[in-house]
Amino acid sequence: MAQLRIALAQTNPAVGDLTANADKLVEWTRRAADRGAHLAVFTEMFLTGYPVEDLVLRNSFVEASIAAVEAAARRLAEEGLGEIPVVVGYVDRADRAPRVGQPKGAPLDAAALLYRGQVVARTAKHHLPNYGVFDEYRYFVRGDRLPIFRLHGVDVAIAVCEDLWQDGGPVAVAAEAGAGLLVVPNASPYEREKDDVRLELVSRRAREAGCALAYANQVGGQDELVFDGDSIVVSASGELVARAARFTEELLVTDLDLPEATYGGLGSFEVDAGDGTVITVERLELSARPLEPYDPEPPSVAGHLDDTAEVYSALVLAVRDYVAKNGFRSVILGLSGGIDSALTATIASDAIGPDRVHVVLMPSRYSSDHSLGDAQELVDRQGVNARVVPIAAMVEAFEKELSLTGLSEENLQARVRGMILMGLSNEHGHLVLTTGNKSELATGYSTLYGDSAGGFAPIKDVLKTLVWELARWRNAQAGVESEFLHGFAVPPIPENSITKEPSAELRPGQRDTDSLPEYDVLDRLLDDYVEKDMGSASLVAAGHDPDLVARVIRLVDLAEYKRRQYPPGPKITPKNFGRDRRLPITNRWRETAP
Ligand SMILES: Nc1ncnc2c1ncn2[C@@H]1O[C@H](COP(=O)(O)OP(=O)(O)OC[C@H]2O[C@@H]([n+]3cccc(C(=O)O)c3)[C@H](O)[C@@H]2O)[C@@H](O)[C@H]1O
Ligand SMILES: Nc1ncnc2c1ncn2[C@@H]1O[C@H](COP(=O)(O)OP(=O)(O)OP(=O)(O)O)[C@@H](O)[C@H]1O
Ligand SMILES: NC(=O)CC[C@H](N)C(=O)O
Repeated sequence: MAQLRIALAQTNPAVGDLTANADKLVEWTRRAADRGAHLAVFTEMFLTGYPVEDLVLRNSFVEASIAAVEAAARRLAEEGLGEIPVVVGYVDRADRAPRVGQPKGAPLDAAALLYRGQVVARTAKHHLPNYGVFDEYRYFVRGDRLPIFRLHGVDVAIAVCEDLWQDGGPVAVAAEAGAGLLVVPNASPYEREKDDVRLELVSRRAREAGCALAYANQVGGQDELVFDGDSIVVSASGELVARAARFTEELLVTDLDLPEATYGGLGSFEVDAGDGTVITVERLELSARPLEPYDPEPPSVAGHLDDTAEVYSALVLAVRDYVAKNGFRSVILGLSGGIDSALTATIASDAIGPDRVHVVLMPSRYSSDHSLGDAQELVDRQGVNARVVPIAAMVEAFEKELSLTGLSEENLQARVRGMILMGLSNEHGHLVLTTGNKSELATGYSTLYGDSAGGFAPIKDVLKTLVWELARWRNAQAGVESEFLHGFAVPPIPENSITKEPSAELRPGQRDTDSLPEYDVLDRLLDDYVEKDMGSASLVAAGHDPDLVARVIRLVDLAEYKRRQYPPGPKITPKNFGRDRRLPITNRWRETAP
C-alpha cells in the first residue's frame, strides 16, 4: 500500500470573477501545502464559478477561462507551489464542432491537472445533466477522455460531477483501468435531504470503481442555487472516511492508504465505456515511488444537520451571498407583524447582521394595532433599523384620482408599499427583499408590482407550513451564535407573529382562509401537484378533496404569469418555481376533472 494525503478545497467561487477565483486557488493550494497534502482537488468549473449559463456561449469567456487555467499553473509554480498537483475545474473547448453557432470548438465542462507550472492533463465531464435546473446539452459537448496520473505510486483518475450520477462512463473506465483513487470535482446544488442521496451514490460508485473516491463540492449562493459543500471521502468498499461541514468553506485533509499501481505502461488507449461510447484513457506519471511512511492525521467527519437546520442554513447563505456578490451592503423589507416578513427579516439579520437590515412598518387604515405592535416587538428584539411610514394618505390620493374600489383598492395598498420600498432602495442602495412564500407563489396570492416587488425572495421555495416550522426552530436557537445564527439572547421572532391567524389585512377582518384552504391542507396538495406533478385523477385518488383539487389546480395554473415576474430566490426543494419548473404562460392545457 502507498500513503497519500489529499486536500479537498470546498470553496465558494464567484461566477465570472476569474481573477478572484485564481487568487483563491493559490491561497487554498498554499493552505493544502502547509497541511502537508500531496494533492489538492478543487470543485467543478472553480475558475469560472458554476453555473455560468450563457456565458459559455461567448468566445471571449471561453478564451479567458483557458488562459486563466494556464496562468494559474504558471503562478502556482512561481509562488513555490508547483510540486503539489492541483485538480481544478474550468471551461475549455473541444476540437469538435459546437452545438450552437459558435465559430470555434464547442465548450467543455473541463478539469485540468496543474503541476510544475503546466497544465499536464485535461479532461471534461462525460455525462451532461439535462434535467431539473441543469441545461447542459445547451452548453457543452461530452468529454471523452479519462486521465490517470501516477502520484507517489498511486494511479489517480479524474471524473466530473454528473459522471457519478449516471451509469457507465468514467466510473466504469476507472475500474477497467485499475485506478487506485478517483477524484471528482463537483458543483452539486442543495436540495432537502440530498446529503443522504450523495453519500449513498458516492459509496456505490466507489465500490463500482473498485477504488477510494474523493468528492469535492462547491459551497455558496449563486442566484437561485445554493451549494452546500458536503465534500466526502470514501474507501474502496464505500465506507465513509471523511466528510466536510455543510454550507461553509473547508479544506478537508485526509490521509489514505491506497493500492500501489501495478500497471507498467504509459500513453493512451481506448476503453468501451459501457454506455455506448468509447473513452480514451491517458496515463501519465508524476512520481512513481511511494512516499516514506508518515504519521497519518485522524480524518475529520462533520456532524449531521437536521432537516430544519439544513434549510435555515441554506436560506441564510443564499441571502448573504446574493447581497455580497451583487455588491449590496444592506437590505430593506416591509415588516407587517405577520410571519412571512418576520422570518425574512430574521434570515436577513442572521445573514448580514441586524445593523444592515432596514425594515419599514407601513400601517394602512386596515392594519390592526397588534400588527404594528408585533412588528415593533421584532424591531426591539433584533435591533434592526426601522421606520414607520403610514400609507393611508398615499392610498387615498390614488383612490381619489383613479376612482379605484374593491380588489383594485386592496391591491393599491400593496403597490404603495412596494413603491415605498423601491423608492428607499433607490435612495439608500438597499436590496429589497420580497417576502412571499411558496404557497402564495403557487396560488398567485400576492399583488403584482406590490408585495411581489423586489430583488431577491428568500422564502419563495418555502411552503407556509415550513415557514412556521422554521420560525419556531429559529426561536428555539436563541442564545446560540454560529456562522448562520446571530447571537440573539432572546427568541428573535415575536410569539404572536407565529401563532396568529395569517391575514393580508387589505380589508377589515380579512383572513387568508377567506380565499385559500387551511395551509396544512393546501401545502399537502401543492406538494403533490407542484413537486410530484400528479394529475387531477391521481390527486383525488391520493385522498385530496375533488373540489379543492379543481380549485387549487386552477389557481396554480393561472398564476404562471405572476411567478415569471417574481424575483429569484433560493431553491431548497426538488422542484422550485424557477429553473426546475418551466411552464408556458399562455397555456390552455387544463387538468380535466376526474
Ligand atoms: N396572463 C396574464 N399575463 C400578464 N398579466 C396578467 C395576466 N393575467 C392577469 N394579468 C395582470 O395581472 C393583474 C391581476 O394581478 P394582481 O394585480 O396582482 O391582482 P389579483 O391577482 O387579482 O389580486 C391579488 C390577490 O392577492 C391577494 N394578496 C395581495 C397582497 C398580499 C397578499 C398576501 O397575503 O401576501 C395577498 C389579494 O387578496 C388578492 O386575492 C391583472 O389586472 C392584469 O393586469
Ligand atoms: N403594515 C405593513 N407594514 C409593512 N409592510 C407590510 C405591511 N403589510 C404588508 N406588508 C408587506 O407586504 C407583505 C405581504 O404581506 P401581507 O400581510 O399582505 O401577507 P402575508 O403573506 O401574510 O405576509 P406577512 O406574514 O409578512 O404578513 C408583507 O410580508 C410585508 O413585507
Ligand atoms: N454539476 C453537475 O453535474 C451536477 C449534477 C448532479 N446530478 C448533482 O445534482 O449533483
